[in-house]
Amino acid sequence: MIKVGIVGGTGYTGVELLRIMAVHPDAEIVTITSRSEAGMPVTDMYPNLRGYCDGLAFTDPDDQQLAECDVVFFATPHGVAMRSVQTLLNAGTRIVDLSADFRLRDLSVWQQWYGMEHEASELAGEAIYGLPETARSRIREARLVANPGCYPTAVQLGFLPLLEERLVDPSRLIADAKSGASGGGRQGKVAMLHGEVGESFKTYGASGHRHLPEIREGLERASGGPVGVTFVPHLIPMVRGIEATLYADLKDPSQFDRLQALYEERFSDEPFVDVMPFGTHPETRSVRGGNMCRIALHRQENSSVVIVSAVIDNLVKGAAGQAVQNMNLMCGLSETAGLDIPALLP
Ligand SMILES: NC(=O)C1=CN([C@@H]2O[C@H](COP(=O)(O)OP(=O)(O)OC[C@H]3O[C@@H](n4cnc5c(N)ncnc54)[C@H](OP(=O)(O)O)[C@@H]3O)[C@@H](O)[C@H]2O)C=CC1
Ligand SMILES: CC(=O)N[C@@H](CCC(=O)OP(=O)(O)O)C(=O)O
Repeated sequence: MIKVGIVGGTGYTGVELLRIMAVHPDAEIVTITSRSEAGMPVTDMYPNLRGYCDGLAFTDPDDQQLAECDVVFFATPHGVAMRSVQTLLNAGTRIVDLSADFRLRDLSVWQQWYGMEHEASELAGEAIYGLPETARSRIREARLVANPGCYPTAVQLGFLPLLEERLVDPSRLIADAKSGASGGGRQGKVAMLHGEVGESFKTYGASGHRHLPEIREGLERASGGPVGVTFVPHLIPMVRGIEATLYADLKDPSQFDRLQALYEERFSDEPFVDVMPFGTHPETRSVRGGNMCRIALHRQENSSVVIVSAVIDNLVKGAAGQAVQNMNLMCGLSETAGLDIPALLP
């Protein structure tokens, strides 16, 4: 069994890691941290895990204890993982960081968007950006994986075939994305209260969100050149889920007819990408609790604009599920281990 540690076990992605690990056949949690709840049995906080995590209690984060794990997940705010990774790597522990500490290649861009000095800049070049659909073989060899952000996962998967095949104008991509409130984490923030989110709908970060540089870097890797992308996130009154509506202009509109086959072929071997029939409307509830990204293509009349709709569960394919997918690859396990669960519907 792979020995797993989770730093930040009381957060939304932390408990999602617990839920997935509870049914993982080849890995077990040996350490789970919380500074505020140290000493509390996990099942006192999460009764849904009674019978799965009995005997496991939160502890204060301790790098020496974490270094006894084979794999450590950081489900912590930005700026935490970077202080511990070197110690853990020295001990031979592999790391999947759910925060953004190692997602960007250009650290001056990272420092600009995250507003702090990077404290492990020497490791930024080693970290592999953990989108398995684009980097599977490198993830298998990695010691340190930067798990992608939730919006960047949906946006990159939706645009990928169009950019890889150079079929669209890369300078005018648009990503109009909506997220449920769990994307904001579990710590109390007024903007995420039910009274603020319920029965309302708004853009935020429209003049610049920190996922913009991450999305741009990922799309540039796919296209092999510069891209111009407009990304506007929205907060919608639900708990889980992201829907990204993507727009791109085909260089040659006569290519439209081959797009559905192109998408089906590109993702045919991907266990967690489902290309739905042309013209259908993927729903966030069709991926709720599961690690799947569902994608569908649309066209209005004879327009040259390709419309792509991509849905994920922000806490699963957008965070904890993708993190476990990465761990499975890093440890030579079946990529789908622990993740082969259908979504909750309705
Ligand atoms: N929510 C989402 O949909 C997604 C989140 N992410 C990223 O994953 C990470 C976790 O997010 P989420 O679960 O939502 O966050 P939460 O705010 O819900 O949880 C954060 C966790 O980190 C712990 N923590 C906070 N500060 C520290 C610290 N300095 N040292 C150690 N532990 C700390 C907290 O516990 P305690 O304070 O008790 O120690 C808590 O368990 C973030 O970086 C987030 O950006 C990525 C994709 C999607
Ligand atoms: C609805 C909501 O607030 N979503 C979060 C993004 C989700 C997330 O946590 O992504 P990172 O790991 O990159 O921080 C936000 O916009 O900040």
